[in-house]
Amino acid sequence: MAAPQLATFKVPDIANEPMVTYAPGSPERKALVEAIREMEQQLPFEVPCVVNGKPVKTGKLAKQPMPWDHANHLCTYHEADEATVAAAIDGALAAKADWETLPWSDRAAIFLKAADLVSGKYRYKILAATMLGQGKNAWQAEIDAAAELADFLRFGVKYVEDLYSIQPPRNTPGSWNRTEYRALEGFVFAVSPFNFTAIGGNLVATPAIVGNVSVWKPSPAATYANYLVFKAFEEAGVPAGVIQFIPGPPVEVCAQVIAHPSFAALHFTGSTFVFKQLWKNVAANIDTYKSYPRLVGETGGKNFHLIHKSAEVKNAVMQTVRGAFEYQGQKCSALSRVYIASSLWNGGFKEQLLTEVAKLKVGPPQDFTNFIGPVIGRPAFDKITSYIQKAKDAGGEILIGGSGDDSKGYYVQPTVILTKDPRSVTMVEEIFGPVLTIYAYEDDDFDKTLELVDSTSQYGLTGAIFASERKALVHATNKLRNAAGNVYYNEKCTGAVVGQQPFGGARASGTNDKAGSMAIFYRFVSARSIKENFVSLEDYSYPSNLQ
Ligand SMILES: NC(=O)c1ccc[n+]([C@@H]2O[C@H](COP(=O)([O-])OP(=O)(O)OC[C@H]3O[C@@H](n4cnc5c(N)ncnc54)[C@H](O)[C@@H]3O)[C@@H](O)[C@H]2O)c1
Ligand SMILES: N[C@@H](CCC=O)C(=O)O
Repeated sequence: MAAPQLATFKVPDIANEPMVTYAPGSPERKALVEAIREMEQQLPFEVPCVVNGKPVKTGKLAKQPMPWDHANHLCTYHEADEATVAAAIDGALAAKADWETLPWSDRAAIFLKAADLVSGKYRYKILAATMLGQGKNAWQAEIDAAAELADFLRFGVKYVEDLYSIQPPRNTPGSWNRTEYRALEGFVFAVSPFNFTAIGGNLVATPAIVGNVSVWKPSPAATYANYLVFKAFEEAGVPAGVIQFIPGPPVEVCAQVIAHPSFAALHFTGSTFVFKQLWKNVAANIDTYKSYPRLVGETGGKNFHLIHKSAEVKNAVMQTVRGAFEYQGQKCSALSRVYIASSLWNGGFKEQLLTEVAKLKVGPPQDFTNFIGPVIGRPAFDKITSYIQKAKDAGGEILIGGSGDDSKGYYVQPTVILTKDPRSVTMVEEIFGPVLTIYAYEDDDFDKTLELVDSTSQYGLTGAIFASERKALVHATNKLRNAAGNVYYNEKCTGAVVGQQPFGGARASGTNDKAGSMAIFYRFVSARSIKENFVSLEDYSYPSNLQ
């Protein structure tokens, strides 16, 4: 029998996790350096699958190499085999009834505690794993693995409190209407990307906060950091079986999980290609399922800066450098195409941009002075350098960068390409690396350029408009209504903050369910309307039936 609920509890006030700076001499820098040193001494780690709270060592081993030192690996992990995947699903379904009937305040408390663990006890360890394993520098690791993850959890709890309080506005006399936000019938399948440790945590926490159970397949390239997040969730009190951790061969694991009759939702973040593939798998299995599965996916982008002739040059330059090159351009939101008024391009923007890009220091993440680290792995390195070649072949002018060095780590120099063809390949396709293509338009062609921005790529994730003329901002905003799910004015197109800019794009960029907002929780509940009658019926007939 569920515990009695003897009050309407309110969750504590929520604020964004304060971000520390890691400036030289700061205590946080010292703590992080120490955590990295310890991790380097102890690696490689061994990561099991975790099913029903128990480690499962399948003996089928895979490695997570370190992108800045690819001869060595951060961890060896046990890949889930068919029996492990089946046990994970069965165990999750068995854990469901207790989890969804746990009083809401207890579920909330578990995730508030998880937030404190990831931003406290586990902070530097998870940051160190994100730096060594995914090649982020200290600041990029901080805004992801500490701040965004804690924010997802705390704001998630607050949004669900608000969601649960949304009740039917009317009751006819003698009755009471209620809405209950049931967890989905079945289990949720979370498939997470390499580039944000926080996203892995959020893909399982969001459904769990509203009472779902999930099976989590992390990215092979983020296994260790995501395992630490999983451990923090366990320590916070997420019961065994509620989140099953099953790294494994992506195609096989996904095919098996998606074919299960109790598959109730996919919570995916990654490339557009893979999301579409999984969607097709779901469609092929549609007759198998008990319910129509919810498909929630945030995917690729081809994000833009549109710089109007009235923009302030220095700000646009600095925002462009950050937007394009932070985390080596490996954010879904990363800037990769710039449309700039010729008068600004020739009037200082070009020189300032190239001067700043030339200063960007490239190297391993443990050296805090490096702005740019390695790209995630061999396929990424090959893909990015081949795009640079394609741009050259198409007549693009490499203004700076253009080379790579994969001898020890996978380094690509920050690259700026000038194109005369606004529909050339690097203006169109997602590259996911430190490569920026510029198209300078005639100042008077602003309208034509808006049309180009809108129609050049299949994506609709992020974009920024730089202008000091309000009329230009308003006009561009209207014309580009569907070109980006997150739009910024005079600010780079990356860096959305939970609780401030709910995140997600449409078109080929995803289902736009807005991670970090109340909206996403609707996708993981199936509401039940309850009407209770207080007044007994004396006669079935209506006045209209009377003679
Ligand atoms: N829109 C967003 O919020 C957002 C956020 C982060 C990343 N992304 C996108 O993610 C991509 C980068 O991440 P990634 O390289 O990890 O993406 P990815 O698509 O290669 O991998 C994502 C997940 O899918 C799995 N996977 C890969 N191939 C698969 C297959 N054939 N079948 C089944 N599963 C498969 C991976 O193991 C991983 O867990 C970029 O396209 C980026 O734009 C989007
Ligand atoms: N939400 C992050 C991007 C996440 C995708 O990789 C941003 O806004 O920069």
